[in-house]
Amino acid sequence: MKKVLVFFVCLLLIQVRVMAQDIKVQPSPRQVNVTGKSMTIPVAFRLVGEQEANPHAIALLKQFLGDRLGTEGFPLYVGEKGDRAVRGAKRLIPDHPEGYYLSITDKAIMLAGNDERGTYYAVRTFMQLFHEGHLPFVGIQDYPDVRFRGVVEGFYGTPWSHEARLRQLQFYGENKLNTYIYGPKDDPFHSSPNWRKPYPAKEAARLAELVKVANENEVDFVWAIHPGLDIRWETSDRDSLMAKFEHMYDLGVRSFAVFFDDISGEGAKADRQVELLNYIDDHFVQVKPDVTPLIVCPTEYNKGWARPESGYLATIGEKLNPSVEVMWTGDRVISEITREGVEWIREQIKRPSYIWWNFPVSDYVRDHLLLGEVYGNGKDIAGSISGFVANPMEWAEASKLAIYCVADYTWNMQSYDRFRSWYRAIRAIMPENVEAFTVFARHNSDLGENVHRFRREESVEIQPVAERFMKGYREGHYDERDFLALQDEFERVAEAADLLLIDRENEALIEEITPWLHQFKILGDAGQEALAMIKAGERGDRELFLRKYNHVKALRKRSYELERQFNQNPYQPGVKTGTTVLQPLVLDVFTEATERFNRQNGTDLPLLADYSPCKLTTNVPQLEHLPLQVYPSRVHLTPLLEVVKWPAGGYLQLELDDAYRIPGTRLNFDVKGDLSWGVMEVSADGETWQTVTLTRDARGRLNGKWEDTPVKFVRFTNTGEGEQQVYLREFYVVFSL
Ligand SMILES: OCC1=N[C@H]2[C@@H](O1)O[C@H](CO)[C@@H](O)[C@@H]2O
Repeated sequence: MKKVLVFFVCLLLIQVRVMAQDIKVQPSPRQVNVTGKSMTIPVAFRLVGEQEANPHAIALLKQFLGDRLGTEGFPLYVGEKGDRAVRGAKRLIPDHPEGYYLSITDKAIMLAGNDERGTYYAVRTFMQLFHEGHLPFVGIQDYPDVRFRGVVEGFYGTPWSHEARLRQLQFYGENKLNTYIYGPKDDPFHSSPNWRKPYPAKEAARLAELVKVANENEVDFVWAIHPGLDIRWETSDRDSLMAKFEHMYDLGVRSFAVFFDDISGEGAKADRQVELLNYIDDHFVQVKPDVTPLIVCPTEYNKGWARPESGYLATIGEKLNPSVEVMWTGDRVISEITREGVEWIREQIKRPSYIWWNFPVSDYVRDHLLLGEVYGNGKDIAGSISGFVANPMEWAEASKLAIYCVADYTWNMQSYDRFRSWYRAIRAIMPENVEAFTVFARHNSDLGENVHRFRREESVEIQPVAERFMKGYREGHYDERDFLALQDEFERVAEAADLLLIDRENEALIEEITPWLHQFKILGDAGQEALAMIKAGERGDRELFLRKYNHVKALRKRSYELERQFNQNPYQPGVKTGTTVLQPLVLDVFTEATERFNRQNGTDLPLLADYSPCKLTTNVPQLEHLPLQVYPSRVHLTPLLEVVKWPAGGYLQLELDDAYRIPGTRLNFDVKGDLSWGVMEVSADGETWQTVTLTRDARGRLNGKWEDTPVKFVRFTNTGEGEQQVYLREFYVVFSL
């Protein structure tokens, strides 16, 4: 009797009202039926189904509803298909893995999963429907397009911290991502030399905690091993790998991967890899009761590297157990995933591919942040892939922008909208500073020139204004409205930087991006001051012009020093921001305004030249677009993370802008054996060359030495018979200016 009374009292308290139904759920649900009505949130909910439902779903509900959840109040039914509590919804639950049915009416609430994870996702959606004290009357049938969705921590560089990983797992639970693959290249226990060893106690305890938190968020924690650099195809190494997997199993890991990427030599042999993988599948994965399908990242992991004559992919396709998932990065190392591409690889490996998407990873453009939209991947690829995991930046919090969008895209491709998703991601990550973070992210999304030639849009809205203004300015008649729009944008840039630098809502994110925020502030100030040079020049106000001129030069010097102070690494040191539109615009305005001033006043104020004293020429395909890092007296070649295939006759040449005394150059190919297949030469004129003797120093790097004559050209050539596979870890020329 008491229950009935309480129930009717709750019903009386509920005001049913018609409200504009703007159901905002992330990721976007498949089928939403709204009635336009809603009710005030009941003061109490009577939970039905606790005993049988997914305990993680129940725990989440309890955590969210707190003491409003109890044994009396508005009925809230929770459970999986077959559970008593949701018996009535059986036909409405989508028959798909992780699918769910959710309904809210003035009678009851139903959260019904097709499986345990579906129930958990129904709760996650339910939590997002609470809006301004109301719950909408709605029926939702939902399920994901892609089976395995999430992130592969597979980048080169500083692995994520333990705290960052815990935050990531929470974020994946909130966004219905069900996979986190642990594979940081620079973890010595994941890769060589310690992949054979168990983790020390402290690291083991941390991994166990990650597995626990992953389970609570319904995320598969996949532990990957990267043995290929030094694996020996003998029983001893096979047993070492099995023992390591058992060690990880004891820590709670139930999902496993083997990465054979970025290796050469013995470890790259397909039939050996397949033999090992099938052994693991037969004697570990298939015999354990609760281990998910094994995942492999193949050595030929993109179409650009696939060599039909090697038979590598054919071996994988024909001999690898069909239950093993095979990863794929697309047509190239860094590429958009297309329908044609996934259908091609599906033919080769005789199964859907498990996409390893190399975005927003930035380990080959480490001075850039990639905060732009997720776009370019087909919306029609779900049928040919089994998984889609994004490889992120070493900046965990900053990577969440793209990860949020990948969650939306992989859950419901057809409804994915890159702009809507990106704006929602910004709102989800920086709710207190949406405008400022939008301005910042808008101008930190392109990679700049890079070895993979992968580019992203940046500063899209202001780009046409900047182009039109510069054209007009050069021709002597720019539109004042364009001038004002650019001035306004640079002001917003400066404001955004300061607002974000004092932001306290997401301190972990601000800590990661602070160097870029300082650079962004300088950019905003420099842009405003460069534009002020134009006005001062037009008014013939020499004194003011010189003040602005000197201020811009000072800002660029500060920018240069900031580059040398933060984010130092052997690959792309420094801090780049707005490199595609805003920075070039500042340089163009400054140069044009100064040239005019010099002409009008007979002065020769120096222009800022981003000169490069060095040119790279090569016929080695993978080296063709390698950017150079230029310092006052050194020129660095951006090292490559991947194996370089160096054909016979292949050469790499650096041409300096003048002949310099070069005390010595250092050339480091991380190869087994000697370099007798190649020759290093220098020349003052590009005609007569002298061979350089290469000697290995204590750290195994090769140093070139020759008699002390001026040098303008340095080159290395494969004079051997066949292709060589090398790691180009370091190549730089030291010269005294
Ligand atoms: O297996 C796929 C793959 N392995 C490498 C490669 O892609 O390039 C990524 C971007 O540089 C790098 O982060 C990753 O470790």
